[in-house]
Amino acid sequence: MKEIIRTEELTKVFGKHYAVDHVNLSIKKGEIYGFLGLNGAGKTTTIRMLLGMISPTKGSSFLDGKKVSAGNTAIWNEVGYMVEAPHSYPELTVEENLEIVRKLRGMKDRSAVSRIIKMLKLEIYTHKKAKHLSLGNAQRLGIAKAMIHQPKILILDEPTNGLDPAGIIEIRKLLQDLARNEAVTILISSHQLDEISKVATNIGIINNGKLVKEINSSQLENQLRKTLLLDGKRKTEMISILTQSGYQVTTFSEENEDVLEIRNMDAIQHPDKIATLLVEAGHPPTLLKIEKEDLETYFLRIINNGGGVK
Ligand SMILES: Nc1ncnc2c1ncn2[C@@H]1O[C@H](COP(=O)(O)OP(=O)(O)OP(=O)(O)O)[C@@H](O)[C@H]1O
Repeated sequence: MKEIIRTEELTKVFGKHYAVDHVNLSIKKGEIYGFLGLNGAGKTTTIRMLLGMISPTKGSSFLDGKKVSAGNTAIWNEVGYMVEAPHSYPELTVEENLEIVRKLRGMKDRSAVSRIIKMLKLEIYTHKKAKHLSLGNAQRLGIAKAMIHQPKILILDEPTNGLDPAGIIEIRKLLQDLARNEAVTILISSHQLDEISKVATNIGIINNGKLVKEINSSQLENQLRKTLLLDGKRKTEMISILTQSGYQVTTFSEENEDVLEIRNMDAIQHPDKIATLLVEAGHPPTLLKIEKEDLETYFLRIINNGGGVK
């Protein structure tokens, strides 16, 4: 599949601080790339460089094979973007704001405005001034402005900020439809893995300016750590029986109560073996459950490990 977004050793240093540190991205046609990081991780700075809004200290970016640089305007008809808060003219209506973008983009087709209003479900706000829009609808207007010219590349910085759950689902469907049916390549930044994992085909995690992990979202499930939690009346005896059988047991505090935890794959795949072992030794478990790490815990673990999955 053709590579549409590429960065090579992309780096931005502010003073002595590496906001973006030698980042290599390779995003293929029709992918939805979730660019994930905590506040200050370097997402917006990367996106600004990708869009040629600021120049890199080192490295370069390419959009559809063309190098991004201040003088290279050839690519802009192919790219739609929304970076940080969507700014619109507050005194102008939704329609007027979009009409300005249409003209600035030199688009002749006047129906583009009504088409995008419909697509983003902004019809009832057509004549409403931008300053009177809710945060979520202002965000929709921002996305509409980014997409009015039907770009082949869409770069959105935290596009679901301020949207309610129904709005988030709508935007998710819209992005999926664009990627699947129109082969639009989408880069979308976020700080929420659970949300991004629902829409992205690929995920890159950035921390302290470094790309610490890249994962295909279908592999994500397998990366989540599973543990077997156990409880019983005589924990010390249980630990000794399990340890003698080769299991590594640790104590784990859950809701102020200590429970036992086993991470061995054998125990996770066959919890019945553990139950039998303990019952036969006269210490039946009162709790035996497999717990799967949630996405946010996984995200924080990756960040704290600097990318290596342990
Ligand atoms: N113009 C600037 N001058 C100095 N430091 C900057 C500048 N822009 C960004 N930074 C710093 O670079 C780092 C990365 O910031 P960036 O805005 O890219 O992070 P982010 O991942 O987009 O975070 P957020 O989710 O909060 O928007 C931060 O430490 C930030 O303070």
